Amino acid sequence: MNYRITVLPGDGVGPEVMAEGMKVLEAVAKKFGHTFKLEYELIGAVAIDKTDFALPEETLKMCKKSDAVMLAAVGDPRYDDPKLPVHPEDGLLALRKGLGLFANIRPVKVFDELVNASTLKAEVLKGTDFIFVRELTGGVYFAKPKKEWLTTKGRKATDSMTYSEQEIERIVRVGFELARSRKKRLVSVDKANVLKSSRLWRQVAIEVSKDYPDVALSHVLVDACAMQLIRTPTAFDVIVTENLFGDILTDESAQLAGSMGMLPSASLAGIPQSGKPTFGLFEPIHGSAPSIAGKDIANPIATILTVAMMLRYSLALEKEAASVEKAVEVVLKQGYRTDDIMADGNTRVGTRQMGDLIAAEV
Ligand SMILES: NC(=O)c1ccc[n+]([C@@H]2O[C@H](COP(=O)([O-])OP(=O)(O)OC[C@H]3O[C@@H](n4cnc5c(N)ncnc54)[C@H](O)[C@@H]3O)[C@@H](O)[C@H]2O)c1
Ligand SMILES: CC(C)[C@H](C(=O)O)[C@@H](O)C(=O)O
Ligand SMILES: [Mg+2]
Repeated sequence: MNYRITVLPGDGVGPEVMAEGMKVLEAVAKKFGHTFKLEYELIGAVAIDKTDFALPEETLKMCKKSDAVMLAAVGDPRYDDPKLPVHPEDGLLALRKGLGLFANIRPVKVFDELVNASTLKAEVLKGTDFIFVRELTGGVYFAKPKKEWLTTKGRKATDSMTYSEQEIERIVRVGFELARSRKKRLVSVDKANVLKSSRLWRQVAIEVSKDYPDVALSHVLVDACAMQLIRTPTAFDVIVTENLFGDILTDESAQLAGSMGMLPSASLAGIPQSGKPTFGLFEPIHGSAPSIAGKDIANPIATILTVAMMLRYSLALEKEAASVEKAVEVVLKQGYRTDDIMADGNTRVGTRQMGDLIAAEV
């Protein structure tokens, strides 16, 4: 089959890890007889440099015409100054919003081979395999108003957390559907002991649960969740939460998997259904990691696993997705590691070599 993919390498380590992701996609094309037509576009700091916009119109248009979109990372210290009118991250937020991608699926799987790569104890980590469902187009990220102003007593700024019941319902449903296809346990994370928006979140989650009597719903406060994630990560199956909580808790969870360079994600416009394509943007959860950019040391596995998620969710190519995931596992079993996940007895490889090794196993 022929597929059209928009590729957004972005900034920092983005182009390096994306090159390895595309290498692996090419191996999939060869093995399974597909054609992936790749259209490279700008986003983030590289887009601001060339066009003054973090998300040029051309990029959004191309994404809308594609079967799926791959993005590596945005962000550049040159644009960190809060006084600047535009930041690279604005491009990613505008893309998620512009494509209606409200459901961000972030699987957290600890490979047996990597239980010694984390700062946490191997016996705590072994068997960890859960999925975060992060709401992606609401909450404080898209607050209205979102502004800074001057008062007689000094400066003030606001971004308030607002959620409508419709926004909560659609993301909670994604959580229930995923839980139904797994161990049938859904944890809804909120801060209902303090926040009004969380109280509504909890009420709606309970209302939606009536449609899923086969799934056990429980509620955990976000601070307690942060603690439980590192105490007993194996207790979780599917976790659904709002945008900012999900952002924070998934970086924490990356450390369970050994590194930020290990976690993939899918940002979808609907509930994923087995065998049916759901349009999406596929992005590792990590950022542009500027301090390691250009050194051939970034871990490309998050991006390669993200390619697998794209094959599964947007192209409905399950066999192909599984072969990429298997290839990652095989190479980890052989003991090859990038810097971030090195342990005693492993063989250190660079970004490109890791990509070569995985592509060869597809
Ligand atoms: N989705 C995205 O595009 C995205 C996500 C997070 C942060 N950012 C942006 O990236 C920039 C840097 O942010 P940050 O430092 O907070 O987060 P980061 O994820 O870029 O880096 C956090 C830590 O993880 C390491 N790391 C990240 N990716 C890695 C990889 N593939 N292999 C090995 N190590 C890796 C980094 O070296 C650093 O130590 C900022 O501009 C931020 O806004 C973008
Ligand atoms: C870069 C930033 C806008 C983004 C987010 O906060 O969603 C990132 O941290 C992520 O997790 O994808
Ligand atoms: Mg983040």
